[in-house]
Amino acid sequence: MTALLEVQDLSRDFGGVRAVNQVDFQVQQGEIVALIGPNGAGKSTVLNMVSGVIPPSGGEIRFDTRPMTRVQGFEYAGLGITRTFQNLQTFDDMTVLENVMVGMHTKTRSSLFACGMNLGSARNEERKMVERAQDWLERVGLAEELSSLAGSLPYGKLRLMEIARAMVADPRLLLLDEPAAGLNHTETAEMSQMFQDIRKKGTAILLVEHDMDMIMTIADRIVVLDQGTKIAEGTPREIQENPRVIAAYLGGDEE
Ligand SMILES: Nc1ncnc2c1ncn2[C@@H]1O[C@H](COP(=O)(O)OP(=O)(O)OP(=O)(O)O)[C@@H](O)[C@H]1O
Repeated sequence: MTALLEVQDLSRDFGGVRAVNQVDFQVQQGEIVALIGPNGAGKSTVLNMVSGVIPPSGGEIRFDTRPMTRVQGFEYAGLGITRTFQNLQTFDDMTVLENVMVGMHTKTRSSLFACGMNLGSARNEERKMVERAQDWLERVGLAEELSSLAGSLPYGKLRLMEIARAMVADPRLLLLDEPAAGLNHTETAEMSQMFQDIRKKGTAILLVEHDMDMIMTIADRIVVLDQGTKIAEGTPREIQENPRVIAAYLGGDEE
């Protein structure tokens, strides 16, 4: 089977420091893969390269067999890759609905001219966009808040809003950087369930996360990084029993 995402020999240097060193892994369609490792292991750097935020220093990233080297950052959502960020990227003065609709701008077909002239095609498209955003806000449990200003929402709800924004673009691969950071136990459990529902609908997920309960519950496979290098890969059970992982991470002071 051809992998949806194929990462091969991926490296990234910052000045003289090698943050990611020749990392290989794949994500299959509809699979949840977790990237774990101690602080500074290179997890966010990998996610930033896979989402086109920063270019690799070496190696290759292929999405649906297509090399991503020359793809521009703004083209990713249109190709089927969306993401959320470790630090929330929300517009506080816009409503929750408007924040989610920002995630759809790459999917609209109407020209700027048609939108400006308020032509039928653009109005129709706008209506569909609103419906789609409302639908995702309902799915993440924010139906009551869609007219609220994002700035008035508590942290846990803003995280859900970001996921709705990433999902309205109908991605084939959803990238998540520490989605459970700052959430309480109940919120984390609800979010885990939501990711499983998203996966069931065929969207693959690659996530960086420190919450081991979440990882062990939802991940099909786990890739472990330590000091920029992949030290293990396997099912949650295999990773839990891997002595190298236990030494580097699970048995350390991290969790
Ligand atoms: N923009 C940057 N400039 C310089 N060094 C960077 C930059 N981004 C990351 N690094 C360095 O690269 C290494 C990997 O960082 P990265 O943030 O990818 O790790 P991480 O595994 O995501 O850590 P954490 O779990 O703490 O978020 C670290 O040594 C970090 O200091």
